[in-house]
Amino acid sequence: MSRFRERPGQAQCHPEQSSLIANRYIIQQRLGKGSFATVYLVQDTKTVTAEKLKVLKEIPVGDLKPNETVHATQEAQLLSQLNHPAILKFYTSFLERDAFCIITEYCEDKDLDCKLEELKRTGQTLSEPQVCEWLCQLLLGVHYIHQRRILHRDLKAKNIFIRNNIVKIGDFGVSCLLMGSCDLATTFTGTPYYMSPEALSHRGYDSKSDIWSLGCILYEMCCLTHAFEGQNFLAVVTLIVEGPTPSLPETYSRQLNSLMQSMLEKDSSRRISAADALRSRFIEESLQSMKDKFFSLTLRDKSMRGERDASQILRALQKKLHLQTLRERSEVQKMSPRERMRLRKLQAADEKARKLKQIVEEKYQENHLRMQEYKSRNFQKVSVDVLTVRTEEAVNQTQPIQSETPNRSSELSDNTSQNSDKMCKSVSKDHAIPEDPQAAEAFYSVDEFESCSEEDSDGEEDSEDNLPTDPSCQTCGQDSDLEAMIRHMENVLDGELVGLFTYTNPMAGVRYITSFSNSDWPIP
Ligand SMILES: Nc1ncnc2c1ncn2[C@@H]1O[C@H](COP(=O)(O)OP(=O)(O)OP(=O)(O)O)[C@@H](O)[C@H]1O
Repeated sequence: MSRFRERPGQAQCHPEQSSLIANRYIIQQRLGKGSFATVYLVQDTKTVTAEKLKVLKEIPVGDLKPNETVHATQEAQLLSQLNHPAILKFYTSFLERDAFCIITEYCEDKDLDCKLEELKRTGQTLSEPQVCEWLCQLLLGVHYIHQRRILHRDLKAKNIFIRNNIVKIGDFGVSCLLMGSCDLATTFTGTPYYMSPEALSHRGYDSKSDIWSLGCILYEMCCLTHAFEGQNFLAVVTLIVEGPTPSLPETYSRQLNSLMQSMLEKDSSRRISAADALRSRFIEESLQSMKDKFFSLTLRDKSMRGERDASQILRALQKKLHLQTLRERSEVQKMSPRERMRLRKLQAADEKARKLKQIVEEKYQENHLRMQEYKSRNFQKVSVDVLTVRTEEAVNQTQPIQSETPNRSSELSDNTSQNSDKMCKSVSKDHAIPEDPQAAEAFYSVDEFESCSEEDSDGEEDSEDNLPTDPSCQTCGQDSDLEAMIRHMENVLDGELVGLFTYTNPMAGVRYITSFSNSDWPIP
């Protein structure tokens, strides 16, 4: 029976049972139940990344011995070191309420089995480019684990998850972790549809057995039925071990068909490996077109992100400006009515002085231009002496203009004196300001500086609260998947697969996740 319950209001659960799991996860809803585990969508309350929604797999430990539990935890930690866009991210594992819990990435688009079922129901099929895209991703993922000498052992459509059209291999050896071993008896509790002839005939399981399963998945993506279908378990097993290799319908290319058949080669030593499949001309071409597509997607994404960033910066600036204004206003509000009035008068005087200064500057420029114009008009006509006289005349002629400045100055001084008069009057009025704040506010209620009033700031505070938040930034995780996938494709296209044959264990010193027959692994 399940030990965890969904959040109240989201399902039929008891409020007292909804609590924080491992001090950080809140159950949102139950996603389903498989043969080993109950799966929940959880909210991670402690993550600092945008990935708030995760999946919790709850597996009852039953009568696992304590050392077996430790073993499972260690191996789960090993899985958490895998980092590939085509592999479901395994975050952590822990024991809680007698259950072994695994936290993984959440794939909104569910699993491949669901997807194929839906296509079948609606009478649709997958196009060859789509099949090739997913096949390439799966090959990259399988190659990645095989390079690290990790076997999946349970590749099937139900264990392939889809997120933003990227397929992710999940449920890594979970059953093996929990069972302590992955013997044939364990395997027989599951489905035989994807099992290789060598596994079914007790000849061991190696990396090529994973490739067989992948061949079955490829067939299923194209035909929406199992590659080896039978009335009962035995009929399926017989077909796998002795039956003919299936073919794809003619709607799919000859190259795709022959690749699938080389994956479903009954003799595992003649079966293609992930590295060889990735090196084939057909997959190389698919990788290239997928890389181009992903590249333009990331570019588009980047430009969209650029626009989003720009609007975020703009909003932040507006917010800052608004806060600054509010702060200044609150300073003003802290002032006594008299101080406030003085500030207003000073601001008014400043503004007036600024305007007058501008007028003086304009007049000066005007004068200067006239002077220059006059000089250039007369310079060539007169002798040096006359020029002197003329210049004097000119100076005289310009005097009215020049005298405008003094006039303006006098106007300025008039203005200033008027201003200071006003100021004096204001100051005298100052003396009449009531000391009682309320009375003082009434005294200045028809003031020309009403824009500083509290009502205004209240209004703006509202608008600040209403600043829209940008939910799109929560989807940033997707871009890194595409970028990581491009990197992995580039590695393959740049011929870096050669490393597999001169293989050095990249996880040297780390225990292998499952035992494997060494026939498929080159000895360093
Ligand atoms: N990471 C995930 N993201 C989204 N849905 C998931 C995730 N993991 C599991 N699920 C969903 O939870 C349900 C149960 O999954 P689970 O893997 O336990 O069982 P199964 O694959 O259906 O069966 P089996 O245990 O036989 O493999 C499935 O519907 C699956 O699609």
